Amino acid sequence: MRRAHPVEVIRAAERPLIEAAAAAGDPDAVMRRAAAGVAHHTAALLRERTGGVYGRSVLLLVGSGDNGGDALYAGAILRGRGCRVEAVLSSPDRAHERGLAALRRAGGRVRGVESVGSHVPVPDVAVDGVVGLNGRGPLRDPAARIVGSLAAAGVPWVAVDLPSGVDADTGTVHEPHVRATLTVTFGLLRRAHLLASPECGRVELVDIGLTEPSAGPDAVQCPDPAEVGRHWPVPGLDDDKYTQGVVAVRAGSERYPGAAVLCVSAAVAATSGMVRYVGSGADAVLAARPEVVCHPTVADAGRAQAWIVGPGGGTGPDAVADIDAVLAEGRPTVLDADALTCVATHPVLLRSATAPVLLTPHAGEFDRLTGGWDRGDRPGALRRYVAGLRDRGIEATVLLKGRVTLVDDGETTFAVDSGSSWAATAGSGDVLSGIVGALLASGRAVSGSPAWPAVEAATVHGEAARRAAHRHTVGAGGAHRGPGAPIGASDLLAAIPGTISALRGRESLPHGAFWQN
Ligand SMILES: NC(=O)C1=CN([C@@H]2O[C@H](COP(=O)(O)OP(=O)(O)OC[C@H]3O[C@@H](n4cnc5c(N)ncnc54)[C@H](OP(=O)(O)O)[C@@H]3O)[C@@H](O)[C@H]2O)[C@@H](O)CC1
Ligand SMILES: Nc1ncnc2c1ncn2[C@@H]1O[C@H](COP(=O)(O)OP(=O)(O)O)[C@@H](O)[C@H]1O
Repeated sequence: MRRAHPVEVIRAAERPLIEAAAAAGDPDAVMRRAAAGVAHHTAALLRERTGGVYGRSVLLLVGSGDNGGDALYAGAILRGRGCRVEAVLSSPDRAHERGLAALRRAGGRVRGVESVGSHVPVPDVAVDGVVGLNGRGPLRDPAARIVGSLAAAGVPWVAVDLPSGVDADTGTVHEPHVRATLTVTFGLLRRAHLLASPECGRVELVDIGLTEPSAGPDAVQCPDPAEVGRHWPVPGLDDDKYTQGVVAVRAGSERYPGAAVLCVSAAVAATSGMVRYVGSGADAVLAARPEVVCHPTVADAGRAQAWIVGPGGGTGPDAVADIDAVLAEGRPTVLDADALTCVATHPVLLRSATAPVLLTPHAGEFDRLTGGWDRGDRPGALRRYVAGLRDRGIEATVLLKGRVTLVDDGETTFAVDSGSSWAATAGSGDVLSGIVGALLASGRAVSGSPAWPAVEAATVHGEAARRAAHRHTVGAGGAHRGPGAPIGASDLLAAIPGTISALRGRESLPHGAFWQN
């Protein structure tokens, strides 16, 4: 499990180290440790991209604070390894003095940003030391102009601590900002490393001697895919179809029979056990998955350990009555798609729930549930909504979909980056609800919270999409090669078994966001 902390926790953990260094008469000792990590990983990136370090060119974009200090000290080390290093200072009179002196001593060039003009020299690698923990809002000009120009020229960016323009706590991505190929951070992951992971690229965590505090309520957590694989339910010696968990699905309509097929098929693929179906799409469901047991009504469905209600299921009086009936069964329930619209119009429905409920909105459905939310602060908006439900006595967990899917049960925020955006395709949400419902039926809810199965399902879902998009480009040793190709939700569905198998095994997945150390 990776844990990422809020800025105040990071500052508190760093304080004793900084104070000890200052007391020993070496106030930059911690900064130099951080800078050594930046230099090490920048050199590794140079080797990856250009085949060497000596003679390569590095541009440092340096702001007015300690983030710029890290970059300057790192530049001095890279100069010592034979790189041509040029620092561009966004505020020449406020740049970190001792860092600047170190770079000059090592033979690095220094100039003010105003002197760069419209012709920005194109280096092999650029280092973003504009702002880190203390950054607020978007990158400002003229630094923003240089970032834009080098990004357009395809120069890879190494972000020191955090990409500038990305908020450390909320993960808000302001425009303009740095989109990093590599982010080198220190001691503890910052929340933005998980909340805005696509902007961070590969994240390298450098040991600067900090002790990790226990995860507070504002920590963001993310499981390793191998951990998800390790806990995936498999049939035991004494299991039968019932003991592994039966999931019942109320989905589909005359208008949307496909939603039922996708959801039910995903539930079948995700676990063994048994899937029941209630709805008007029984013929299509049976044609796709003859092992599914169909029932005419919710009341007629036999026992189930969990329910999924909503994909393509309609929003009329029948649908509302069925949600009420399912919640009254007292089983863990996933409310997705149309069921969320019903809940938005009839919030009282959630009061019928006596067992854990998981709501799985996309951004538009979350709009309906909340009446409008602050899209710049996804984790904050999610936490406030869950807390508001709790204030009304409703203990629901919410999964907010997106490239980075967030899950919040009121105690913990989880973030799962799909690792690619191939999952953004119609019907893919129906597949997700099928997977998570099957996991809930298998008893994967920990202490009654559906958060963990939701996180596991999102992990498999994102990885299945990525594998599906690369299915024609598998190279030697199973590694994915090539750029991938568009997929539909059925392709994602078909990739679920292979994904579970890969996560359970030792196969290594070349997945940027997953390979953080
Ligand atoms: N603490 C530690 O122990 C260690 C810390 N370390 C390092 O220190 C970093 C934190 O350094 P820091 O506190 O000096 O702040 P930092 O992020 O450099 O900001 C500086 C100033 O920038 C400005 N600014 C704000 N927003 C802006 C924007 N959008 N665009 C342009 N400018 C903007 C704003 O000043 P303003 O211009 O608003 O007056 C702000 O005060 C941390 O991320 C890590 O890298 C490591 O060495 C390890 C040990
Ligand atoms: N940019 C993106 N990158 C990766 N995954 C995405 C992205 N946008 C959406 N997704 C995922 O795709 C799925 C879409 O769900 P949803 O919008 O409910 O689809 P549908 O209603 O068509 O089934 C969700 O699991 C979501 O997390």
